[in-house]
Amino acid sequence: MPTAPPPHPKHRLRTLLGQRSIRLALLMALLLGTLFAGSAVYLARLQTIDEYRLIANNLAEYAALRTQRIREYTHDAAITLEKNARQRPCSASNIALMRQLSYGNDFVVDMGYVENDQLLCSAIGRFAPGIPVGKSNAVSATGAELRMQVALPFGQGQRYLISSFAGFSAIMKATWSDDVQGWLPDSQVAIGMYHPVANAVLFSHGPVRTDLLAPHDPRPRDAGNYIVAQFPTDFGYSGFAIIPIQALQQRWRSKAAQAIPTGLVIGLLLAALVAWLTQRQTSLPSMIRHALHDHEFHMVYQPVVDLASGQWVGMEALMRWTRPGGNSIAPDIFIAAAERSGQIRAVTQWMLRQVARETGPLLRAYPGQLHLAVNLASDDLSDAGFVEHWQALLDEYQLPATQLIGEITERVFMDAGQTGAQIHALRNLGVGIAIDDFGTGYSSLSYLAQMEMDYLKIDKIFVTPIGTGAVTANVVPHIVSLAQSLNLKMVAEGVETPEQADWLRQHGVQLAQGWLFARPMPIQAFERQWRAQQQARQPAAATAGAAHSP
Ligand SMILES: Nc1nc2c(ncn2[C@@H]2O[C@H](COP(=O)(O)O[C@H]3[C@@H](O)[C@H](n4cnc5c(=O)[nH]c(N)nc54)O[C@@H]3COP(=O)(O)O)[C@@H](O)[C@H]2O)c(=O)[nH]1
Repeated sequence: MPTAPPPHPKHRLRTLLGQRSIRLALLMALLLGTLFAGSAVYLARLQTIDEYRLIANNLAEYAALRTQRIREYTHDAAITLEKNARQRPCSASNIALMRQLSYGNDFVVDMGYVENDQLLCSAIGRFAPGIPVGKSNAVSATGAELRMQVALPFGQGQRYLISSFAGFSAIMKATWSDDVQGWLPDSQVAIGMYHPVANAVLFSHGPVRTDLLAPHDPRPRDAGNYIVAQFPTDFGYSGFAIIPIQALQQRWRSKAAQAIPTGLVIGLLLAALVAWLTQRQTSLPSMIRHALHDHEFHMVYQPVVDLASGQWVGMEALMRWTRPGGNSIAPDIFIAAAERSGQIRAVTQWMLRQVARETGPLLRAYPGQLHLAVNLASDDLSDAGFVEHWQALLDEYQLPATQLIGEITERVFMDAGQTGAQIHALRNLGVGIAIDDFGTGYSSLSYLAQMEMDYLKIDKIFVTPIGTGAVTANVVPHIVSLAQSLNLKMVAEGVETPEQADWLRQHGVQLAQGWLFARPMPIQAFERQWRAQQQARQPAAATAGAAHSP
């Protein structure tokens, strides 16, 4: 009979599931957290490099545009000087114009006139002899000459770029001044203008690695520990920017520092999700669903003994669940879980079919001598199709309904209207009804009187104290007299000692089950012992009745 569920197995199972989920969640949190934090650092680095590739590209473009502007200015200035010269390039008026053209300009430091590789005059005045400026490094298609890295006496160690058109020249510092600095994300970044034919740098700012520059490669690229971008112009030079990866480290580290906590939080959330899903997967309702599908349940049968004769007269079908690993889950736990999760109907349906298949031959062979009791839950009886299903099963397995007993618990009384009708219908089929775990639930005498019943099962908690002097032992006589007054047959449960059996017999209890007589066993064992008993009692009849071989 359903006694109060023993706490230990349930507790053990919950603890087992709980610990497993917690361990799994912690492991997942650690793994996912590390994975996300690692990915966050890695992504922060990639993102920073990508960002800096774009910055490099923009800087290279800026260098090209700036040079374009210089080029246009110096070309126009040279034309102006040429027009004004009237065969006298170093005339006073031209020198004055040179002064005017170089004054206030942020990149041209001086204007002058070059002939035979000598600077003959500039905004400063005439030079006699002229200042040598060296051979031109490159000549453009339009005839513009370029002299790079030129040292001039008034330059105080500076190097200059001289761009000349028809000798009229713009003199510029080869290093870009500090105004560029404001544009750069780091002091390690180099920016400038590259002349691919001369393989030389025209202007630059920052530490330039000329070996990293290629003649024409407009794509930003990674060259060892540098990001290099070049922006080609239609006049053949290219603006460039070189960013050492080292310069990014500070930035991506701070990005990673922001990303790590986010990564950890996401990792933890994912771990919680995984743990929740795992918990769901390993939850009892989910396990029961799989157990039904994978045939993990089986039935055992506990003999019901006639106390007067000591003979077996019936059996109670009890369900067992052995998990694939060999662990068992106690019926108190999985039946309660199936009831809570609304799976009890499916469990009962499985149980009824299994029981009909296993016990059908024996019941048919011993009509009127052997009964079978099955446990029903309150949900089963509130299922409108339950009695029809039962009838169909009886027909399919040709089971005599009169040999069957449905054990219902006191909880069924909670919905007396619906269940009363079902109980009535079952009794009409010939099925006997027993009230199980009597005295442990919500029994009310008025319900008991209303319900159509045949048996009352005295729960183990009232049987155990018999003969011990415990106060609860005094309850049994009352249950017995109640059952007698309602004309119910009694089955005592959990009989473990001969003293209990004697007391029950002497007080008019007709039937009993318990370890004193036999523990629940598989149908084959039950049938073997049953036949042996029959043989001992009526050898001839038993031979005739041995219709079912295990
Ligand atoms: N709805 C369904 N409920 C079922 C089904 N199968 C079992 N159950 C219910 O689970 C509860 C526990 O059952 P179980 O662990 O099988 O325990 C039964 C007996 O094995 C046990 N028993 C019998 N004799 C003794 C004894 O001498 N000592 C002792 N300590 N235990 C004994 O008692 C339980 C009897 O069950 P019941 O008669 O049903 O009360 C229990 O509530 C079952 O009802 C199922 O298929 N469907």
